[in-house]
Amino acid sequence: MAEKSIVVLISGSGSNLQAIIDAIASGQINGRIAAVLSNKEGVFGLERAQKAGIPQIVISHKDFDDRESFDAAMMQSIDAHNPDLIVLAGFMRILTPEFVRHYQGRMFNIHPSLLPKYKGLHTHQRALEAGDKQHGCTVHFVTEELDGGPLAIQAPIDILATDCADSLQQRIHRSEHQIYPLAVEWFCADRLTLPVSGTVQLDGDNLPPEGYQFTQE
Ligand SMILES: Nc1nc2c(c(=O)[nH]1)N[C@@H](CN(C=O)c1ccc(C(=O)N[C@@H](CCC(=O)O)C(=O)O)cc1)CN2
Ligand SMILES: NCC(=O)N[C@@H]1O[C@H](COP(=O)([O-])[O-])[C@@H](O)[C@H]1O
Repeated sequence: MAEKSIVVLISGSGSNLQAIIDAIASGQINGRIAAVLSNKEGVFGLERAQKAGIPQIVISHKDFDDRESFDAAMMQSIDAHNPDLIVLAGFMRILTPEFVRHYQGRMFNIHPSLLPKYKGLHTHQRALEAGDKQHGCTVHFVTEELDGGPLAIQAPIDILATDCADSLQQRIHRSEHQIYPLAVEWFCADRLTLPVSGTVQLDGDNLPPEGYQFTQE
């Protein structure tokens, strides 16, 4: 099977980008990161890309009058690489309907909660304040509805009595670095798909609404 072309969008540290870089290098993922695009200059994720020999693109949303023109500029840069898959890895801008439609069915996001709980930002604090016993992370297909797209993979973790937002974020990151490469691996192997029915399929079988439940070994 031909390797798939991937463009990764970031806004910060890029630890999920690094997990995917490492999974490609190990042979887990049959793909190639054609470019990393950041909406922010000087973020560590860009250093990670440079170290891995991956072309870097910086397009700042602050240079555009509106979301539509920012997204159009990103689409032009992204499509120059003719990607099979778009991976949002800590990309912190809400995308316009046109952008989402253009990549529908071939764009993932990693979100630091057990969706549909806690869409949006500050998820760890919200889970703690709610007194939840479990938290986690989710890989989902991106749709126009913010963090509302069909779920692909979830990894639940128990919230410990000693947890704070930072300790939760660290443990969630470890789970993210397992499920994101797994989702990309399955997509690049044509195993994880989003048919027009809107129900995520793994190996042709419908996944439940909560997606594939990943359990730590
Ligand atoms: N149309 C969609 N766009 C995006 C999705 C999506 O599912 N549909 N996922 C997000 C990722 N995300 C959470 O996982 C997220 C990112 C950013 C925001 C947000 O409120 N951004 C603000 C700016 C915040 C900042 O700059 O720090 C904004 O865009 O005004 C919420 C959720 C990516 N986009
Ligand atoms: N709502 C989007 C969101 O909060 N995404 C979160 O940003 C972090 C990026 O870390 P990274 O830059 O080290 O991959 C990740 O924890 C991801 O779940």
